[in-house]
Amino acid sequence: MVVLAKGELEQIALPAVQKAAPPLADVPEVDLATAASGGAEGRAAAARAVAAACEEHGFFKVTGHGVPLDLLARVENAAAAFFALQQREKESAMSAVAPGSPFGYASKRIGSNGDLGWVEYLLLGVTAAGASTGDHSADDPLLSVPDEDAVPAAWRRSFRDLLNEYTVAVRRMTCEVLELMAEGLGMEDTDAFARLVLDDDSDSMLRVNHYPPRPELKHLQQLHGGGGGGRVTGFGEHTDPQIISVLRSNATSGLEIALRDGTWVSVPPDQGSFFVNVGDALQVLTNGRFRSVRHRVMVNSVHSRVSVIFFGGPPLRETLAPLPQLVGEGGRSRYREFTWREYKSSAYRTKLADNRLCHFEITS
Ligand SMILES: C=C1C[C@]23C[C@@]1(O)CC[C@H]2[C@@]12CC[C@H](O)[C@@](C)(C(=O)O1)[C@H]2[C@@H]3C(=O)O
Ligand SMILES: O=C(O)CCC(=O)C(=O)O
Ligand SMILES: [Fe+2]
Repeated sequence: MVVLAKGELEQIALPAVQKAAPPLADVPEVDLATAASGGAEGRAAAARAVAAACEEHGFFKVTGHGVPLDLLARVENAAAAFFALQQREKESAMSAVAPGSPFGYASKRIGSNGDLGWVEYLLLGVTAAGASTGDHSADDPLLSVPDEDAVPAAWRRSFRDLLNEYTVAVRRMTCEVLELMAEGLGMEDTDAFARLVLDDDSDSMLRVNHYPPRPELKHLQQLHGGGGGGRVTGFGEHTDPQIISVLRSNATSGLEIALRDGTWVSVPPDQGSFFVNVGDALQVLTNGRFRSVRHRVMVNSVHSRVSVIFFGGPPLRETLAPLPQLVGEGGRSRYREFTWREYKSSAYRTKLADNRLCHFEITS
C-alpha cells in the first residue's frame, strides 16, 4: 500500500482549477489480424494508418494482437497479488538490486531526481530471451531474496516466469508493429526498427504499475462541481525515452495524453487491447516525423489501476541519428548523432517532465 509522508500529497495533487480531461474521441486503432490476413492492400492500409497515428499523436491502440487474453489475465492477477503483499515483503524485491539501479520495487518515488506519484511499481530489465539476468541470477529483484523472506521462492519464480512469457509474446507483437511503422514510412529496410528491439543486447524494460484508488477524491470532485478539483497524479507527465512503449492495463481509466496543441485528453481503458507510445528514440530516428507522446496517469477515486508496460530500447552501444532516407536529399537533420548509452545517462539525470531531447537537437 502506498503511504504518504506529510507534505507529499501537495506535490502529487494537481491544482484544484485543473479540469478533468475529456476523452479522446477517436483513438486511432490498428488491427494486426486484419493487417496479416488482408493481403497486400490490407497491409499497406494498416501501415499507412500506423504512420498517420504516429505523426498525429505518437499514440494508438492495437487490437487483433494475438497475445492470448488468458495470459493478460494471469499477469494482471499475479501483479495484483504481488501488490497485495505486505510492504516489507514487496521491499525485499529491492534488496537484491545494486545501489543506484532503477530496478526493483518502489513506492511513490519515480526515478532518482525527486519525482513523486501515487503509484507503486516493479521495474525489471528484460532481454530478447525474457529475463535479463537468467534464471539463477544473483541480481534479479524477484529471484534473489533473503532466505527468511515470507514470500515463497516458488511463487516469486513463477511470477518471474509469467512475466518472461508475457515479455516474449509482447516483444514479438511489438516487432510486428515496428515493421508496420517502417512500411508506413516507405522504408526499404522494414526491419530497421524491430532489429534494435530484437538484438540480444537490446536495453528493454518491463514496468508493472499499481495505482491504489483514493476514495476521498470523490468528495473533493463533488465539492468542485465534478469538473475541477481533487485530481491526484499517479504518474506525472513525461515522454518515454525508448523507441516504443507497449502498454496494457486493467479496466480502470487514468491514462491521459497531450495532443499537439497541448490539451490533455483521457484514453478510455480497454483491457483486451494494447496501447502504443512512440518514444524519444523513434522521434529521433524518424527525424521528428513521429511524435514522442507526452502522457501521464491520474488516480481513480474508486478503482485501482494496474498497468504493465514493455519499453523496447536499442542496445546501449547503438548509435542513433535520423535515418538518411527520412531526412531526404538536401533535408535538414534535426538531431545530432549519439549513442543510446549517452542519451540514457543524460535522461536519467532529468526530472520526469523535462524535455530530454533538447540536448541532442541541432538548432542552427
Ligand atoms: C525521472 C525519471 C524516471 C525515469 C528516469 C527519469 O530520470 C526520466 C525518465 C523516466 C522514465 C519514463 C518512462 C519509463 O517509465 C522509465 C523506466 C524510463 O525509461 O524513463 C522512467 C524512468 C524511471 O522510472 O526510472
Ligand atoms: O501506468 C501507466 O498506465 C503508464 C505509466 C507510464 O507512462 C510509464 O511507466 O512510463
Ligand atoms: Fe510513460
